[in-house]
Amino acid sequence: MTVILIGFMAAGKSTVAKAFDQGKFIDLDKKIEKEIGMTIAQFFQEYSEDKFRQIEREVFKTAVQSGYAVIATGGGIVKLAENRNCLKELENVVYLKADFETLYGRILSDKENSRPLALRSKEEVEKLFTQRAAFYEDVADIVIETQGKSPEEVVKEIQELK
Ligand SMILES: Nc1ncnc2c1ncn2[C@@H]1O[C@H](COP(=O)(O)OP(=O)(O)OP(=O)(O)O)[C@@H](O)[C@H]1O
Ligand SMILES: O=C(O)C1=C[C@@H](O)[C@@H](O)[C@H](O)C1
Ligand SMILES: [Mg+2]
Repeated sequence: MTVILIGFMAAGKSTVAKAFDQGKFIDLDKKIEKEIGMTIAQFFQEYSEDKFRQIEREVFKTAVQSGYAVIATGGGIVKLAENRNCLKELENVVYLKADFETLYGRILSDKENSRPLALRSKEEVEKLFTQRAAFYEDVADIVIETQGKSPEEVVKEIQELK
């Protein structure tokens, strides 16, 4: 079975996927950065978000067919209707949920990942969060509240689902 992690920026998708010790995982953002040879932030600047979404779509499609134990998606995977339809058809789509203040705090203190869409004002990021939250809820099979839980606790909870 493949577990697909979805959720807003800094929900912990990459962290949780890495900590999973049952089979191989793929982090779509990392895979894309390898393919494009630059960071996602640089790609947004040099090309466009739309071009990024086309690549993300293809990388996601391939990953779904490749038998990974865990797929960590990017926060914007639900932006394209094609991806939302694909997620709805899949099983074990896990929404890692947290409130906006928690996520925004994590975004600000995360110095390792560049998130071009988080460079906007806090109000704009919150607007994006509100729009996206409805999509995550809609396509998820399972919702895990991550607030107040360590990534290890979240991993344990996912493993107990099996
Ligand atoms: N359960 C948690 N509790 C506290 N901090 C966390 C938790 N999960 C992740 N973090 C921290 O939040 C930051 C973002 O985590 P991560 O990169 O895994 O998010 P993401 O969901 O993959 O985001 P993106 O959509 O941008 O790829 C990291 O600094 C990570 O250490
Ligand atoms: O929420 C988003 O739209 C994004 C989240 C990140 O995971 C990256 O995929 C990129 O920065 C876009
Ligand atoms: Mg990530």
